[in-house]
Amino acid sequence: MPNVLVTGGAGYIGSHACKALMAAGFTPVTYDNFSTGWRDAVKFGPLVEGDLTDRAALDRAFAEHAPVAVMHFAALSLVGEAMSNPGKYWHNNVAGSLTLMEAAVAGGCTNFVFSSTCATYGEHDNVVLDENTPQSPLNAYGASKRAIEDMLRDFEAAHGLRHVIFRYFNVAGADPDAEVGEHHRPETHLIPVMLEAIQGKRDALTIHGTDYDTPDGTCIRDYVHVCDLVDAHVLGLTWLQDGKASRVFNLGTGRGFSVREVIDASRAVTNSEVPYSEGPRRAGDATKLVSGSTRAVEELGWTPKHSTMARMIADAWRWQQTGSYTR
Ligand SMILES: NC(=O)c1ccc[n+]([C@@H]2O[C@H](COP(=O)([O-])OP(=O)(O)OC[C@H]3O[C@@H](n4cnc5c(N)ncnc54)[C@H](O)[C@@H]3O)[C@@H](O)[C@H]2O)c1
Ligand SMILES: O=c1ccn([C@@H]2O[C@H](COP(=O)(O)OP(=O)(O)O[C@H]3O[C@H](CO)[C@@H](O)[C@H](O)[C@H]3O)[C@@H](O)[C@H]2O)c(=O)[nH]1
Repeated sequence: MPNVLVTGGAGYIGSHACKALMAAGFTPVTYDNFSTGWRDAVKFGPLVEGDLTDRAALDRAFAEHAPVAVMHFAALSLVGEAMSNPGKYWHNNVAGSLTLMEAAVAGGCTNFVFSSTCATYGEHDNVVLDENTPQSPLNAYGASKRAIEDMLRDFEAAHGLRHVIFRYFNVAGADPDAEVGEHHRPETHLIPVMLEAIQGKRDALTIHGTDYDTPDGTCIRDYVHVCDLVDAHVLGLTWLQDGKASRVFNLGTGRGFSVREVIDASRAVTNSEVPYSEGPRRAGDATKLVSGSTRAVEELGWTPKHSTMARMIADAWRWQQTGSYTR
């Protein structure tokens, strides 16, 4: 089976991608430094332990595994940390991705699938966010991702590094078999934080801001199931292998949910009260981020099958109750 180098394969989304790649007939080779990932999450193919900034380790990985493509998930992605320590983000995400791209080109691997984010768009009042929306990120995390997108375009022009860029909206849910799931430490994402609060594993959820210009005052996001998201990556890989042109795709459903709506849905799915309090706004949060594009559906043939809010919460809830990583 052809190898795919999966950076960040020990993390939340990367581990689900490894499972999807295996199912699609590829061998996922995880490349990870375990800064936020988990050894227990590497289940579907070989592991190379290494850092994105370690060019020698990357060269060895390309030489040994001869991947047909790179799927690049490895990054730091905490908005709050990016605001207080931007250098860490420019170093890990941008310098690390640059080293990875240089190693890929040197290793003759010129198919590259990249995890970008709708956080690159920033704040656009009442604007539908499609792939042509100007990118004006609000924080160093989004800025680091935009910079990597720019580097990819330069590397294609100069070195033929063909790429698919996926700008994710909010990724949620877990593998329905609960073989892998979301396990961030610290956890900051709304749905797992809420489920942990229901389980009594943490204090009540704090709603970060109730004075936004939205119908119920809380932020609106577009949630997409992690299994649908990684299915799109497999389609993106096929797209590149078919020789199609480099392309950017939003990955979202086009339906926005406020924080209060997510709380209501969790109450219904878990049949439990959600302990919560109302707090101030969190720095760096945009009011509303909803995908306005159907490009991935129309061009890639992507069909999200699991991305209803009830399904995402149910799968996350199953994982919270039955799965976890310890190392
Ligand atoms: N979770 C979301 O909602 C979301 C939304 C938009 C974009 N993204 C992007 O998706 C990707 C995956 O996110 P996730 O939620 O799975 O994160 P995660 O923290 O669970 O996984 C990231 C993985 O990358 C590894 N890593 C980080 N820096 C590394 C380095 N220098 N060298 C080697 N490995 C390194 C970590 O150890 C971890 O296993 C990231 O690029 C993130 O920016 C995530
Ligand atoms: O304890 C919490 C956690 C979150 N929220 C709110 O819930 C919404 C969703 O927050 P979160 O789950 O932290 O996701 P985002 O901040 O929207 O960021 C995620 O989604 C982005 C794309 O939108 C990605 O780029 C990031 O990597 C990913 O962390 C936001 O309005 C938050 O203010 C709360 O009110 N309380």
